[in-house]
Amino acid sequence: MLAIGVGAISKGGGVADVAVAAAVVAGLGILRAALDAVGGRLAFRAARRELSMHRSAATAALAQRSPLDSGRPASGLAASVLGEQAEAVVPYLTRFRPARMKASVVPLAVLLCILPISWVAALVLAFCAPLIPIFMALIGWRAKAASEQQLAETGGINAFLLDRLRGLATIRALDAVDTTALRLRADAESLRVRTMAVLRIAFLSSAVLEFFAALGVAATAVYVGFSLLGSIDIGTWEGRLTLTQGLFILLLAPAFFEPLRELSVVWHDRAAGEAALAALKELGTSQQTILGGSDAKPRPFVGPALIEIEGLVFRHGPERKPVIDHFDLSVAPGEHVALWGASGSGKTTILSLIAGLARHEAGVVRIGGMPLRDDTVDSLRRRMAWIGQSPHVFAGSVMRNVALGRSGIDSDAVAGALGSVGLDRVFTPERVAAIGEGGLGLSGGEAARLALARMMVDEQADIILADEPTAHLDAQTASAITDALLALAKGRILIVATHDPVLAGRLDRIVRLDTLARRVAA
Ligand SMILES: Nc1ncnc2c1ncn2[C@@H]1O[C@H](COP(=O)(O)OP(=O)(O)OP(=O)(O)O)[C@@H](O)[C@H]1O
Repeated sequence: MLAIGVGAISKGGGVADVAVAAAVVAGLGILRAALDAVGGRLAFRAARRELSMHRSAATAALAQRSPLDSGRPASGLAASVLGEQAEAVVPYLTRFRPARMKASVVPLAVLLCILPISWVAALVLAFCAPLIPIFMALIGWRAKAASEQQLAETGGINAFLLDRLRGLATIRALDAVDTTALRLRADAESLRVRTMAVLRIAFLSSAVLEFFAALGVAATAVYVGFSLLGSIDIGTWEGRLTLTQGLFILLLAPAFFEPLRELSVVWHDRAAGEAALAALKELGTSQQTILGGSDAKPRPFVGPALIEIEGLVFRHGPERKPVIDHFDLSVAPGEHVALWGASGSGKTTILSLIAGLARHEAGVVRIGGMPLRDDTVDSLRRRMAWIGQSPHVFAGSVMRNVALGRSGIDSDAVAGALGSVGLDRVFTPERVAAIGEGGLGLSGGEAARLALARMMVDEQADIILADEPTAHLDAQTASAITDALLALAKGRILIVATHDPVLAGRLDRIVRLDTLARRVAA
């Protein structure tokens, strides 16, 4: 419309001719701005929705990874990928994807508008355009690799930092503060180098695009200029180029390169976004997953708790020797059993397999007559309670630490459980909110009692799996924990992995794990 307006002026047209063209240009400009604003908002909302979907899928997949999977990502790395790096997906979806679509449609449309007027102008633009994506793709490969290295470096430094912060007391005690600080400085320097590499590539891709875009517009302008001056009269389908046609081509030439320029501005979003999506996917990629999590409807578990294990085989990887090799065990309802064996004989592994925290290779685990499978494990797990070797104590109130968000557990139940394990003297009303991160402020024995209180409030559980509940405790505290555990386990199945002869001696039966054949000896 601008070209038509200017053409009309050059032919001595009146104000009315120019006014119509100006009004249409203004109207289209306003419409474009409004559509851009609405489109941007919609794209942002859709991108946030998609990011939430990716995050929850990655979190769910991460939760499905077995605790026996030694390839589980460090907590700091997982937190960094899920929290910080995943945000790179939003610019990728809101800026790069629309820009890529624009870059594949708009130049073609511009070319189709110019072609009927001048085939030479169309040819010049069509020649310059492919050079841009070719060079951008070449640079893009480097950008993606650099971006992935930067993400890995960020995740690594986060994991290192979190790990060392957790172990600060140990680092201080071993006088390793300087070494740790040096390593952190080296990591930070390496991250700086990788970030600069990504930025360098981003600047390079912009420079390449600007160069070819300027070349294309300049070549078109030279052709149009000489045509209008009458020095060139080829390139049109008929006659010579008019002022309106020449102006039309000149105004459209930058619009031809505009989407490609936009694409180059957001080019590094692609590298960061794709690297973040790959990192999210990687979080949940594991060979060792826990049972369950399938879409199958959980089958209710109604039978009496009776555990039968036949021919159980488990190994940590296809190339590794079995840790558990044809293991058999039968535990009657209400029976208390100690799993006894040398360190590394597979006690924790057996407890994990009973709880479905890893997939066994062969054999069967039946609980109440129901085989442990993906579709049964959820309801079977509801009847189990677990005390790990080092129960995690969360920073926060005792109430929340004991209830753990489970429904139907009120403060009376928590107070009752604390009383039963002898913690009511520790958690007086004045000390109630004093638990720090990782159980800071609690002794080892108090943390073990807290773990017992967590089980005690779960009345559904009639199978208790305990992994060395008295480890690292003095004889007196161990004896108190044993008393509390046995009182809690009355009438329920209790399977304890232990090295503690006093605890094992107080149970109904000791199952010895033969480290050579991994068979039950007694
Ligand atoms: N994630 C893992 N990846 C590879 N091997 C593992 C993994 N976890 C344990 N193992 C190996 O499996 C074997 C059994 O380990 P498990 O923890 O079950 O033994 P345990 O009898 O409970 O030992 P402890 O009494 O010292 O706790 C050990 O040889 C151990 O090295």
